[in-house]
Amino acid sequence: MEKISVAVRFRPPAAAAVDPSHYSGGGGGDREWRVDDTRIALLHRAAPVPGASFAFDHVFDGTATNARIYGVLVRNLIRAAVDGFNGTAFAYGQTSSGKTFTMNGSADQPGIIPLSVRDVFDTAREAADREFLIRVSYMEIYNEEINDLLTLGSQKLPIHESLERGVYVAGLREEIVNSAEQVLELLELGEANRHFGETNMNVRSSRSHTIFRMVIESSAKNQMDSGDAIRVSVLNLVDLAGSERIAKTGAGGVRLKEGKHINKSLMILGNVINKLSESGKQRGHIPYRDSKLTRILQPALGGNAKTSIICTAAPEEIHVEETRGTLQFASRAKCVSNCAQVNEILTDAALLKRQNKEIEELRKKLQGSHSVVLEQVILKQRNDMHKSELERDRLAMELEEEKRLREALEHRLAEQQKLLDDLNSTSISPDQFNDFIQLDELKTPNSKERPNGFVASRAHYSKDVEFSPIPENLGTVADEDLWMQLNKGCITDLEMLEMTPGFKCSQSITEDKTSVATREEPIDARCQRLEKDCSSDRQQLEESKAKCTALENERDLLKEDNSSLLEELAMSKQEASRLVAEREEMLKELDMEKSRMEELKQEIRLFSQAFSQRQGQLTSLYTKSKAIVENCKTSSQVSLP
Ligand SMILES: Nc1ncnc2c1ncn2[C@@H]1O[C@H](COP(=O)(O)OP(=O)(O)OP(=O)(O)O)[C@@H](O)[C@H]1O
Repeated sequence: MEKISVAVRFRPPAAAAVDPSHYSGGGGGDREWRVDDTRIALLHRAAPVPGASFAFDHVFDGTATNARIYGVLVRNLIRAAVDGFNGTAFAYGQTSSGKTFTMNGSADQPGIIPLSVRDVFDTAREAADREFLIRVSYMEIYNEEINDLLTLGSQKLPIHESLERGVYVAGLREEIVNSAEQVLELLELGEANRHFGETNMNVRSSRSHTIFRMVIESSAKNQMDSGDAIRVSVLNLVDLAGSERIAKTGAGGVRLKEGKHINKSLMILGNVINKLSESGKQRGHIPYRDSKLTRILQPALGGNAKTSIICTAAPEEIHVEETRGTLQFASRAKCVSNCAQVNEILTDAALLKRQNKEIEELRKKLQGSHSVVLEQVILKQRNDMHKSELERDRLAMELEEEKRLREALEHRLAEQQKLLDDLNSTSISPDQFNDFIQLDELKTPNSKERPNGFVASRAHYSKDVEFSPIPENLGTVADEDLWMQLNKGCITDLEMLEMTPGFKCSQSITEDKTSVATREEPIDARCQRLEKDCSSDRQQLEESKAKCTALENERDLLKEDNSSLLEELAMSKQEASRLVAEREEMLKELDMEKSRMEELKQEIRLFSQAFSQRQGQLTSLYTKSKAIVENCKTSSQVSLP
């Protein structure tokens, strides 16, 4: 969306141009307009009048030239028109405010129209890669009827509307032109046919609205680049008739009728601008169809065009109210937005070519982007899954190992605990325990198992091997019975016994160093050691348990990961198959579209044939009717006396 460009131009105060008696108050009355850069304010005896201050993008005083106005307001419009945008420039203002001077100019100061014509050709020449076809037409709306200014006698042309051409004036001559000079000649011709009339306000007052139109068609020289697209833009350069007060113009008769039509159509233009300047919801119906002017200018007013309006104003005090009206119109117009876009026309072949290209691009995109991306996603997910499976296996192995370790530790701990329990349940003194261990070592293979059946104890027995109380002939066999025989049934302390010298008790007391060490370790120390072992084992067990729990947690997490990955993979697969189905569907649709296009093309061909046949018939009918009319005319003339 882009706002309409609006500028205000004050013409120099009229002195001798018209009868000065009609400017009662002249230029130097109580009220005057002050132009200050982009602001205009009405002053009454040098004091600002409330509600009569305006601001615009561009304000020009009486010293501004047409060339400057063209440069500021119209040049870009012309360049855009050559590039394919519709463009409209028009002058609006009361009678004698300088509209025609602005649009047509004078001999020494060419106006917007001649400057535009030259610029169109210059710009087209600069676009070396394009070929141009330019057509011009020139029409006027006089008393709400359209006349062709390039064809004498071509009057009251109708307005038609079609889907392809939009609103158009049927039967309007369109001249193909090759140079600015050719256009200026045609303009001269049109000017000669235009309705002017003398009023009290203007010796050469425009009595009609004129629309000079250039249709600019262009196509790329290298057709392959643009897909055969043809750009067609319409440039309207409009010189409106000026609003007038009948009392001031002193109009009567024909002038009065003209004035009424002019005022009415300008009022409708004002209504259209008012409506367009309102925000969307309040806007409602736009009365384009209420006048031929607004109907023809519809694209320029809130439609597909770039538009510039030059509001011309008279500085004299006598025109204060009209100037205020013009400035109010300008203020509203600057709120109107248009939506201009390049107009491209595609031939059937170009349309087909472009659609094929689009289909190909779509196909590539579908095949390329979606499936490749999906495949990559699936591959990545598979890799992730594989990695997590490996990790899971590794963790499972670690867990197994840890469990095995824990079992071994538990087993060891249980054994140690048992040993401790055994030790605790034994109610003997540490010394007795030592001796018990020593005697236990002395047991022969024949000795009976008698728990706690302890008969005698003797400390340091093994150290006094030379003085064993057991006779030599008894060999290495010793038991309690024999012991009892020897001691005649007396249980005695072995410390009291007399030792027998020279006796060797060799085999049974052969010891390894370890057992000696063990035997030598006091029971307290051993207990402590065992407890210590036990507690360190317990600690290890706790650690192992904690590790096990951590590993189990990790395994659970991995399991979760794995299942979510599996879910994702399933979803991706689903998505992939959905996309594939969608793609198939689209390809089918595209094929159908193609065949529909072929059918349409065929229909167009048939229609064109029928149309040209019908046209031929109509032309011959017309020629025949014309001949009949001519014959009738001649015969009636002949029969007249
Ligand atoms: N900027 C200007 N510089 C010099 N003369 C100007 C300027 N503007 C207008 N004039 C002169 O003022 C007179 C009236 O101007 P013009 O005919 O252009 O008014 P208009 O708005 O087209 O009037 P109408 O609506 O009656 O056709 C002309 O003689 C014109 O030469």
